[in-house]
Amino acid sequence: MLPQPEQRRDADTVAGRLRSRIRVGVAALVALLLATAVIALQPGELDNRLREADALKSSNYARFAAMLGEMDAADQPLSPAQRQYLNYLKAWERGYAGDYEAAIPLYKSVIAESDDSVLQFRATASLVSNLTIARRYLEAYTYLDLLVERMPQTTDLLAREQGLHAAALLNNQAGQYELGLDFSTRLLHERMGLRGECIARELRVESLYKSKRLEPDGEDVSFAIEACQRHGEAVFASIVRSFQAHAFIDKARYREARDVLESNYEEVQKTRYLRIISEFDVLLAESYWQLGDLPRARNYALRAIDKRLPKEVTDSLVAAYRLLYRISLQQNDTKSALAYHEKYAEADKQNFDDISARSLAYQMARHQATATKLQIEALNKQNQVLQLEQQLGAKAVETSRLYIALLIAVLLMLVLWAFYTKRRQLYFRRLSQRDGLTQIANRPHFLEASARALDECRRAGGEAAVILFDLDHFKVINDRHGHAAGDHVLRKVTAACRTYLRPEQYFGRIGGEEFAILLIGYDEARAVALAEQLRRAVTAANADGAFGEFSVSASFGVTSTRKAGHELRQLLACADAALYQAKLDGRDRVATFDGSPATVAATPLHAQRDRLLGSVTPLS
Ligand SMILES: Nc1nc2c(ncn2[C@@H]2O[C@H](COP(=O)(O)OP(=O)(O)OP(=O)(O)O)[C@@H](O)[C@H]2O)c(=O)[nH]1
Repeated sequence: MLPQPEQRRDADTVAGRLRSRIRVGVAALVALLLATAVIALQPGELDNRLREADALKSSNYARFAAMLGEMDAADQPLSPAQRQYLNYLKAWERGYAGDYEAAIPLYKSVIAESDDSVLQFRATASLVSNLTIARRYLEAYTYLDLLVERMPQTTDLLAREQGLHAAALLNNQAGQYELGLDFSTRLLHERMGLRGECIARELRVESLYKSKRLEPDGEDVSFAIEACQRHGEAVFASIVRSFQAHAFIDKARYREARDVLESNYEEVQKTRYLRIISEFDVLLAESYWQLGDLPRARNYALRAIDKRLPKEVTDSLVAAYRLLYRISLQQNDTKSALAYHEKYAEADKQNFDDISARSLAYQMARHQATATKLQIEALNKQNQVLQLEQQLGAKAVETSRLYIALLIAVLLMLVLWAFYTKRRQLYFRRLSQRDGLTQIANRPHFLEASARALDECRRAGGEAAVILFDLDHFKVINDRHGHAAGDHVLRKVTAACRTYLRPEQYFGRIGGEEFAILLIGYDEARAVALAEQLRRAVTAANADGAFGEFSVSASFGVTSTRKAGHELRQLLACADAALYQAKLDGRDRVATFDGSPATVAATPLHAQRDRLLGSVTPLS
C-alpha cells in the first residue's frame, strides 16, 4: 500500500483566495531560491542528493518532495543514469500523491530504458504496487511474476526489500495469504533490525489477520509496532494497529479496539495517509457502535467517508455506509437509512467487484505464466531437437569425410600396389629377357624380337642384315685362364660391341660365346663394314692383357635379306654358314654368305663344328 497525500479542498472564499495568493508568492520565492541553489550543484553532489532523497522518501515525504522539486527545477545536464534515477523518484512521488496514471508510465520507462538492473528491479516493485492501487490487476500480477523471477539475481538489499514487500502485499490482496506470509517471512529474515523488519512484520500481521490467525495482543503485533516505531515508520505502525483493532472487534473486545485507535488517533492524522486515516475512523465508528455510543459512531463514520480517496472504494467505505445505514435505522430516520443503504449496496458491490477482479487477475496471471512457461519449455525442447539434428548432421559429415578419406587411402594403396606390381612385372620381364652375364638380350628374347622386327621390315618392303659372330678358341681361354677370366672376356667383348650399336639395333647372345645382331635397314655392305669394326673392337678387348697374356678374336658371318630372305631362321642359318666359312678361312675375319643354299646345307651343326674345328687351330 503506497501512502497518499491528504487532498485538501480550498473553500471558495476570500480567505481561501488570499491564502492561495500568499502560497503562490511563497512558492515562487522558494523556487527562485532553489533554482539558485541547484545551479551550483556539482554532478557528484547530484548523485548524493538523489540518494538522500531516495532514503527519506517514506519517512519524510515533505523534505523528499522539496528535494525533488529542487533537482527537477535545476537546468543542469544529467547523465542517462541520473535521469533514470530522477524519473524513478518522480514516479514514486506521483504514486504517493495518488496520481497513478502519471506514475505508471514513468516507472515503465525506467524499466525499459535504465541500464541499472537494481533500479529496474525497484521500479518494477513500485510499478506493481501502483498498478494494484490503480486496479490494473492483471498487469500488476504479470509484473509481479517478473519481479519474483528476478528476485534470486537481485542482491541489492534495498531493492530486495521492495521486491519482497510488493510480492507479499499482492499475494495478500489476491487472498494468497500463505504466499504472503512466506514472502514477508523472507523479508523479515533478510532485513531484521533494519527498516525492512517493520514492513515485513506489518505484512505478516496482515497475512495472519486475513487468514484469521492474528492474536490482537500477541507478539506479532507488539513486535511489529515496536520495529516500525524504532524506524520512524508511523504509517506502517498505524496499519499494524488497524489490524490489531480489527482483531479486537472480531473477538468482541470493543473497548480495547477503541483504546488502541483513540490513543494513536493523533499520530495517524500526522501521517496524512488517507487510507489509514479513513480506516481508523471506520474502526472507531464500529467500536463506538458496538459500545452503544451512536453519536460518536456516526461522527467517525462520516469522517471516514469524508477522508476517503476520491473514486476509491475500500472496505472502510463499505463499512462506513453500512454503519450509517444501521445508525439511521436505529434512530428511525428511514429516509437517511434508505439513502445510506443505497450507497452501502453500491459501494459493497463495487468493492466486491474489485475483490473479484483481483482474484480473477491473479488467476489469469497464473494462467498466463503457466502458458508462457509451457511455451518456453516447448521452445526449449524444439531447440534441443534442432541442436541434436545439428549434431547428427555434423556427425554425418564427419562420417562421410572419414569414408572419403578411407576410400582415398584404399585407392592410393591400390594405385601403389598396381604401380609396384607393374614395376615388378617389368623388372621380371626384363630379367627374363636379359642374359645374366652380359646384360644383352638372351636367345629367346632376341629370336622373338628379331622375328617381329623382320616381319614388320618385310611388310614395309625394307632390307635388313644379320651379323653372327663367335669367339675364337674360347675353350682354350677357359681351360688356361679359368672360367672367371672367360666370363670377364665375354662381358668385355659385349660391352665393346655395344658401343658401336644403337639402342634400337637387336643384339643378343644366342650361344655360350656366340652373338647375333639384326640390323634393320642395312644392306650387306653396311653390315660388313660394321662387322669389321666389331672384329677390331673384339681384338682390342684384351689388348691391355688385363685378364692374362692372351689375345681375343672372333669370326664374323654376315648376310642380308636380299640373299637370305626375311625369315629369321633362314637368315641366321645363312649367317652361320658364312661364320663357319670365316672359321675355316683362319678365324679373326668377316665372311659373307655366298647366297648358295648348298653352302647352308653343307655347314655342320655346332656340335660337329666343335669336333671339326676344335683341335685344328692353336691359340696364339
Ligand atoms: N667362361 C665361360 N665359358 C663358356 C661359357 N659358355 C660356353 N663356354 C665355353 O666356351 C667354349 C666353347 O668351346 P668350343 O665350342 O669348343 O669353341 P672354341 O673353343 O671357341 O673354338 P672355335 O669356336 O672353334 O674357335 C666351351 O669350353 C664352353 O665351356 C660361359 O658362359 N662362360
